[in-house]
Amino acid sequence: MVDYSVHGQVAVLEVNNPPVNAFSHNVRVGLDRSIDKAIKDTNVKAIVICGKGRTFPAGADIREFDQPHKEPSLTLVFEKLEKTTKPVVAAIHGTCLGGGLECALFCHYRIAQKTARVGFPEVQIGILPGAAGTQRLPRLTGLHVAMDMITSGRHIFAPEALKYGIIDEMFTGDVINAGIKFAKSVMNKPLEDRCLMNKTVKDADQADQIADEFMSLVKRKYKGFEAPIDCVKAVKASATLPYREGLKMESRLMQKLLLSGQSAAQRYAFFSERAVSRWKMPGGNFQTAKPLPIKSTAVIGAGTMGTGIAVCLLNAGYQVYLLEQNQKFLENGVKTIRGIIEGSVRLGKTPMAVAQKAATLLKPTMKYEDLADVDLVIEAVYENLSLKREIFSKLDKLCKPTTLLCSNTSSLDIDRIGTATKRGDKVAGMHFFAPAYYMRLLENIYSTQTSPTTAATIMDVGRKIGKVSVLVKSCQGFLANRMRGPFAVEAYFLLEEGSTPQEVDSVMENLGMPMGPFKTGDLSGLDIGYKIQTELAKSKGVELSVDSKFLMGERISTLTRTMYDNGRLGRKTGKGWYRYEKPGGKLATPDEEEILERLMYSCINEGFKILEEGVAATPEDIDISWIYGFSWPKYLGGPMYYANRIGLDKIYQRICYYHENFPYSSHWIPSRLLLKLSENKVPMSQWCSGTDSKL
Ligand SMILES: CC/C=C\CC(=O)SCCNC(=O)CCNC(=O)[C@H](O)C(C)(C)COP(=O)(O)OP(=O)(O)OC[C@H]1O[C@@H](n2cnc3c(N)ncnc32)[C@H](O)[C@@H]1OP(=O)(O)O
Repeated sequence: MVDYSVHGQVAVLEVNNPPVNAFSHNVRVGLDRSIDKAIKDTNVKAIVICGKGRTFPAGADIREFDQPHKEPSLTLVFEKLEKTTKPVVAAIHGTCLGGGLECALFCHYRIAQKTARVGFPEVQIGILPGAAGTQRLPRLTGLHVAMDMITSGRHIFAPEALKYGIIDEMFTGDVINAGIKFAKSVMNKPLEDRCLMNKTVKDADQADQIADEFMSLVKRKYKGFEAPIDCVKAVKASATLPYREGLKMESRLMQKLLLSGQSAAQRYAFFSERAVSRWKMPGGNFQTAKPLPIKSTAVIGAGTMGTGIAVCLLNAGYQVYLLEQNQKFLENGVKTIRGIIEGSVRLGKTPMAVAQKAATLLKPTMKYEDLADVDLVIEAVYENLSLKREIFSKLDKLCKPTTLLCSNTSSLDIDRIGTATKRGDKVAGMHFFAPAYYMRLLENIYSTQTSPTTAATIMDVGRKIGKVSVLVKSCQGFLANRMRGPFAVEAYFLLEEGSTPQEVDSVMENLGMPMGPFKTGDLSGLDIGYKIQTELAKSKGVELSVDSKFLMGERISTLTRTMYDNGRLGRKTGKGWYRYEKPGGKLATPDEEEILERLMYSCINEGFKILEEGVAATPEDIDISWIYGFSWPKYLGGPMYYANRIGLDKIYQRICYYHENFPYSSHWIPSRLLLKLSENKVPMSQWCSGTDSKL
């Protein structure tokens, strides 16, 4: 588990526990013995610790967290390193994470290959760096950097680690040779100053301020998660408590987190994320089927999904033909793609070099013929089976025989798309989630015809574009939307039964989802739900109307149809279940303006008709009736007075707008009196009581 060798006066302790050299119990025992051996050996003057194979130890063995603890603990082993009078060098390559980085922080020196990454990802499995990481990192980097690294769990590359002082030097070439060379250069230097436990935290005087800043950040960014909060507390303790007291605090918080249900759930998610890559389907699996090489790709449709998918492919270095039928749509699509990539560069998420390369890889086109030689096509037009079949049939005829043809459908039967071609084995679904450039999930779907090679290829593409890919069999809604179906439908039923979108969303958001079903619907576009429902009904030979309450004996809600008919498609139109600051905006607010207008302007219109017909003689009659009959607030003077304050012009225009949109509600037929008053800009003084109306 730890290979021990001596090179001249340097002992090399090479952790050998593939695949990631995790500190399992056997490794801890092996390392403990090897350290003792090196300390006892009088010929040994320096020690190098490194990892065999692909990486420096990537942390504690997460699988052991569910088992009873077995001594020695990591801290116990690591403390021997710091105490020895022989310099200890951590020679890092690959990923030096969690317990691995803690091990390095107990060493007197750290050197790393330029491509190596270091980090404390514990927060992502619901714990904290519990082998002194929260106390030692701040002593090297200061609180700010340590808080950032520990609460985010992000990995940093060696050059950044060098900047923060986490490593002392970068090296190229062989790890053991570099370690030995460095160890020889520090062999006789004093070690007192190299022991982190002797150091103080440089920005300790700002501990309160930095901790407050991170506490509010993590509460906002990782709402509902316990570990980031405890990470902030533990790191702060490095500055406010003596080293040993800080360790006790770290240990208490670690125990609490380990016992929490959150950590167990997050560890389950960690292994599940890896388990889904071990896919299987009739006729093959991840071991038997080999992916085809993919270089050139095409995306059909430059809408929200198509552009998002194109961004994923471009960022991963694939050539992308973006096809649209219409020049304006194509130009808009290219603009959107550039905007997304530029935004990501500004946020530091995409390196400039990647963005520059992406620009050269994008090939906008309106000609299907340009797709003849691509290796993979992803069609992302709207959800319409006939349209998709038409496109696939066309692609089948003009693409080279090896091209894989995939549909970014969220619900349509892949078999029925595949039968539009003569290459059903090369047809599959690749269902991206909106926004495609951001959401991690890729649902890959095989039909009865899809070959394991095609499945292997799209799973491989998914991995290369940074998605977590699952492979599922084609069925109505596949996995995600099939399960999401009852969730969404029940949300609509709740609305029909009296809940508001905000109420439903906040229940789910309080549970921990970043967005409730209605905000998510607005984000995806409400036309999608409507089209899926219509297509589904059609496939069953049923034509739905707004009045439909049942489909094949099942209760349904046609609320999305109502939203669609009213142009409330979600964020993209600036209004859906919520209102947004602009089309494409993100700030969801209940559409108070429309609520107010529809309730008040409709009855103000009725008020003018009442005046017009002489039912009431004056606007005061109406206003007083409201004040004393309906408790209308006196400070607003009554609805007719209120209308005058807003301006009869505006009221009239909005009433016309609603009349156009709701032609079947006669209360929106504009009052003739209102039209005359607004056209002639008659002040209220001339149409209220005691005046002789000239109209
Ligand atoms: C007192 C407590 C002190 C310290 C606490 C800790 O150290 S907690 C652990 C901190 N470390 C991590 O969280 C690292 C987790 N691992 C990763 O992020 C990645 O695995 C890594 C190292 C970046 C490598 O990624 P890569 O994509 O190359 O491989 P993959 O993720 O598929 O992993 C390969 C298999 O190794 C298993 N594995 C990875 N890390 C651990 C681990 N720390 N413990 C146990 N097993 C680990 C992983 O599950 C894969 O196996 P599989 O059978 O496919 O599930």
